[in-house]
Amino acid sequence: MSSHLVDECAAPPKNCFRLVVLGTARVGKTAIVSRFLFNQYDDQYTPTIEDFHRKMYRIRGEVYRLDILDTSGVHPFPAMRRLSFLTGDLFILVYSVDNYESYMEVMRLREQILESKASCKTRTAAPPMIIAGNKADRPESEREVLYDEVAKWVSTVKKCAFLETSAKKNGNINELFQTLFELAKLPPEMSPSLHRRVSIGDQAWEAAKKGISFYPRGKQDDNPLGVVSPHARRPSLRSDLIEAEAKAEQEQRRAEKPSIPKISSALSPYRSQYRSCTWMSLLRQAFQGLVRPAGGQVCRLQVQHRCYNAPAAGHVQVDMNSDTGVATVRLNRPPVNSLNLDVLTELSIALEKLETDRSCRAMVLASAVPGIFSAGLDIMEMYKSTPERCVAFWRALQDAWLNLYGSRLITMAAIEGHSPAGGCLLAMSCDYRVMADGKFQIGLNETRLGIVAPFWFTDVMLCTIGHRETEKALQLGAMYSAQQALSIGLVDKVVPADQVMSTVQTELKSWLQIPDAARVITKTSMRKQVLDRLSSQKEKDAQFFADFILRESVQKSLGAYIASLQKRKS
Ligand SMILES: CC/C=C\CCC/C=C/C(=O)SCCNC(=O)CCNC(=O)[C@H](O)C(C)(C)COP(=O)(O)OP(=O)(O)OC[C@H]1O[C@@H](n2cnc3c(N)ncnc32)[C@H](O)[C@@H]1OP(=O)(O)O
Repeated sequence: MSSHLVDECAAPPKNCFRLVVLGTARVGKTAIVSRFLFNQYDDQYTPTIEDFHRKMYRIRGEVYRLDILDTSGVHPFPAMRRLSFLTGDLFILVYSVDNYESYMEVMRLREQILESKASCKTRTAAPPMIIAGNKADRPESEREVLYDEVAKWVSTVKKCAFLETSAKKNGNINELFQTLFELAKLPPEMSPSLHRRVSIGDQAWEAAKKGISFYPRGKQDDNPLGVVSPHARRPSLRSDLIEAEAKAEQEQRRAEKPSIPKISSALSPYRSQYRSCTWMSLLRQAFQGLVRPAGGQVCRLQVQHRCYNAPAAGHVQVDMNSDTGVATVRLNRPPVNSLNLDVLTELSIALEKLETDRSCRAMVLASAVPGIFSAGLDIMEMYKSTPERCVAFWRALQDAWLNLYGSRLITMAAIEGHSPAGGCLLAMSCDYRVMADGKFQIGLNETRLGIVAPFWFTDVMLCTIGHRETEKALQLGAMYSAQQALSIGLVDKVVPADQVMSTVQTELKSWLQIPDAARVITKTSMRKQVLDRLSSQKEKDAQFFADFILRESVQKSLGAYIASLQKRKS
């Protein structure tokens, strides 16, 4: 029987839910999911990158769908993690009772989920969550997290419950899900003990799939049923869009806010640029091939080796040449490739995917928009925004930059157009820069906008052109022609515009001759200090950005700068 048929038994959008399981590595997230789905426990530890499961239910005549995202406990994939926050309807946050740090991470995760949800103006309510203190079977002498401490904390937070569990001994696993489903107002029968587990060939399930009647003729079987899809894969982008749209419409109706613009136009990034709906385009990115089915019940993340091209609406196009091991990443957000939350998230994901692709050795960062590399950060993300949105935006920038600057790949910037501010940062963060000769300019011009280049922008420039030039460049907000940039070492080569790409390819040949391991160790040791400086204070930096950018005086400067851009145009 073809396994995809399980999906033909479609659940209406209102009955589709995504459960996200989060927590640090080795706390037992996968073990909990495995107990829930298959009542199995595997003593072997295999780190998870991201697993996707689907369980379908037939309960009181209705079909329900539960998608489960079992996330990575380590954080080399921050964009994927943030997307899991945004797309989750309900959450299990897991810590291990013998590891206090893992409990601290649970508290941080809860905050981050709430902040992510708050940054999406269409979804502000706290999602249902349950905290699982796993490995409760461990001897008391190994315990680092006291039950009472967690219970006390959880009693102060909204829509949150807490249980200690043991995936190994099957302790409280059923109760964990039951409590969560109760909190989320989902049918209690979704809990393992309250439905009959069936397989796809089951007669009752087959009947349901055909849509005629769930009950085999002549037999009254009203037991709730649950079936795990053996080859579950993330839904297509299109079906997710449709589903999320339907769900949001429903939420909106429930909230009875008729003054809000029609949700269908507001939600679709294909049809509207409505700002409050960025979460929808983040959702879209979440399904651009992040996870591919790998057979069996578990879908380990696999990386496509040939082409990562995003759909037409994607802001970041990736072409992977498997023969050469060189990927070309093109920014594609006309008119000027300004970097908003969506672009930065897409860029992060693209970089994360390439990073994990063993066949990829080098990456060329370029633009799909003629005459522009990138106009830097989208000024509209910084103007008249909210603190939550500012923090989310800044985190996305931090992640994209950490991925690029810290990449193991050979990275080359093909600068075929203007490259101010954030555009210059991206270019400087590559290992080598080739710029088109002519009218185009590059530089960190922040002071001209009445803003200050953050310390990590400054660090990168210092590493590129040295202290004296950086001091001048930053104070003046200097924009350099290609030739000037070459003379101060801001770019490595200047060629006619139509030769930028071929020059990059030629240069790459010599870089590719160097053994990767030696080159990567060298690169990492050179960049570590700068990377660590931001990594160690990401949250503080994000908060500082939000506070600074929303100051009245800074907003006034930004407003004047936007007006000057418009005036210059007219
Ligand atoms: C504690 C730390 C605090 C703060 C740190 C913040 C760090 C900030 C980093 C940044 O990156 S800030 C962004 C700086 N970028 C700029 O100053 C670039 C401004 N743009 C230009 O100079 C030009 O647009 C150009 C890039 C040279 C391209 O010129 P061109 O003539 O080709 O296009 P035009 O000017 O007509 O622009 C088309 C269109 O795009 C809008 N635009 C341009 N840049 C941006 C931008 N960065 N963000 C948002 N929108 C931008 C421009 O207004 C036009 O819009 P319109 O068609 O609606 O008029």
